[in-house]
Amino acid sequence: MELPLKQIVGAAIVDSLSKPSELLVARRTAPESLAGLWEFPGGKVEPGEGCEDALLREIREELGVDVELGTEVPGPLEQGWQLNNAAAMRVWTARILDGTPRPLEDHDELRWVPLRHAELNALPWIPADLPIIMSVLETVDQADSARS
Ligand SMILES: Nc1nc2c([nH]c(=O)n2[C@H]2C[C@H](O)[C@@H](COP(=O)(O)OP(=O)(O)OP(=O)(O)O)O2)c(=O)[nH]1
Repeated sequence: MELPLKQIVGAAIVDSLSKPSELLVARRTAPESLAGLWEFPGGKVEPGEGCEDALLREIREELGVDVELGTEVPGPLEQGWQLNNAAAMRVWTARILDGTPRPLEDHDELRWVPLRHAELNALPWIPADLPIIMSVLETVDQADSARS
C-alpha cells in the first residue's frame, strides 16, 4: 500500500511581491546526498499545523526573519510538487517584513539571485526543484504582465 506523501512547504522569497526581481535561495548542509545543493527554504509541516503557519515558522527558524506570504505557486498536485517517493512540497511567494536573513539552520549560504533562467539554472539545485523554479518564473512573469 502507498503511504501518503509527507507535506513539505517552501518559500520563494522575493525582493518585492508586486515587482519581484530577485529570489533568495539557500544551500543545504544535510543530508549528505543533498548537501551543497540549492533549494527553497522551508521544511516539514508538523501534525495539526496549517501549511502557511508551518512555512512562517520554518522561515523564522531557518533564516531568523518574519515573512509575509504572497500567492501560492500552483503545482500539479493538491500537495504541490512531488519531491521524491515520500514527500511533496507546496510553495508560496513571500517577502521579508523586517531584518536580514541569515543561514541559522540547515543551510551554509544564502544568496539573492536575479529572477532569470540563466542565473537560476546556473546553480546546482535539488533536481526535484527544477520544475518548481520554472513555475516561480511564470508566476512572477504573470504578476509583471498583469501590471502592464
Ligand atoms: N525545504 C526544502 N526541502 C526540499 C526542497 N526540495 C526537496 O526535494 N526537498 C526535500 C528535502 C527533504 O527531504 C525534505 C524537506 O525536509 P527538511 O529536512 O527541509 O525539513 P525540516 O527542516 O522540517 O526537517 P527536520 O530537520 O525537522 O527533520 O524535502 C526544497 O526546495 N526545500
